[in-house]
Amino acid sequence: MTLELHDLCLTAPGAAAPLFAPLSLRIAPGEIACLTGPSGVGKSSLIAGVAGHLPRGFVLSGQVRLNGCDLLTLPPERRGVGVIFQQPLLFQHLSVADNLAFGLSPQVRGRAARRAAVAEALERAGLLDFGPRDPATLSGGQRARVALMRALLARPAALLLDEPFAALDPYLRAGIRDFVAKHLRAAGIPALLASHDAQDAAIARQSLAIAPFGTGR
Ligand SMILES: Nc1ncnc2c1ncn2[C@@H]1O[C@H](COP(=O)(O)OP(=O)(O)OP(=O)(O)O)[C@@H](O)[C@H]1O
Repeated sequence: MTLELHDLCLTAPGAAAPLFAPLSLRIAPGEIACLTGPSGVGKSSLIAGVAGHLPRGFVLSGQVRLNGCDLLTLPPERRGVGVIFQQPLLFQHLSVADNLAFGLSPQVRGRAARRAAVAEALERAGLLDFGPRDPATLSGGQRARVALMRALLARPAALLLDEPFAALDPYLRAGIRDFVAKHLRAAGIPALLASHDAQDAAIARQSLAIAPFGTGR
């Protein structure tokens, strides 16, 4: 599936001008596009808006096409996009395995099949023996890997990543970046990655620097 952003424009509450000039991108299956830009340019709000959780008072215009539909006309639960944030949102009261099972698509039916899918995700994350552990006992990099696997288990049609590496130790970042790129490619889903770190663009097929409106290149 291809994710297409067409003339996306975002205006903050009460502002006369949009945050940045209209943005267009086409992301093929398995590819990552990176949006970089200075703090406050609107990266997080844009990601939230595409996912269907536009912060109150913001206006998002343009089109986001996925599978022939304009996502912006659909309620969040019908958009089929997964989101990964800077701080992996793992449920602290659930084990690592149960966190993964929570993400699992309802298309995977039957207890044995669901258990097998979770075991495979643990293995792919390099966390085979970590299923019974509490998320609080994992390192930052391990948590990031669980968060990605959980998002993929939901079988999203596209994935949005908002500063997914920012909370990680610089030494870990390169490894997790490669891990994310490898698994997104294998899953064949398009991904939009927002980051203020220009190095994140290294894993992207294309990268777009967003400039505040009026200062554009
Ligand atoms: N309620 C609000 N009213 C007016 N402006 C707002 C409101 N909430 C956020 N903004 C502004 O909207 C802009 C976009 O914020 P956003 O968090 O999306 O930027 P960002 O590019 O993700 O920044 P960062 O890299 O620092 O996370 C910012 O300039 C912010 O000040």
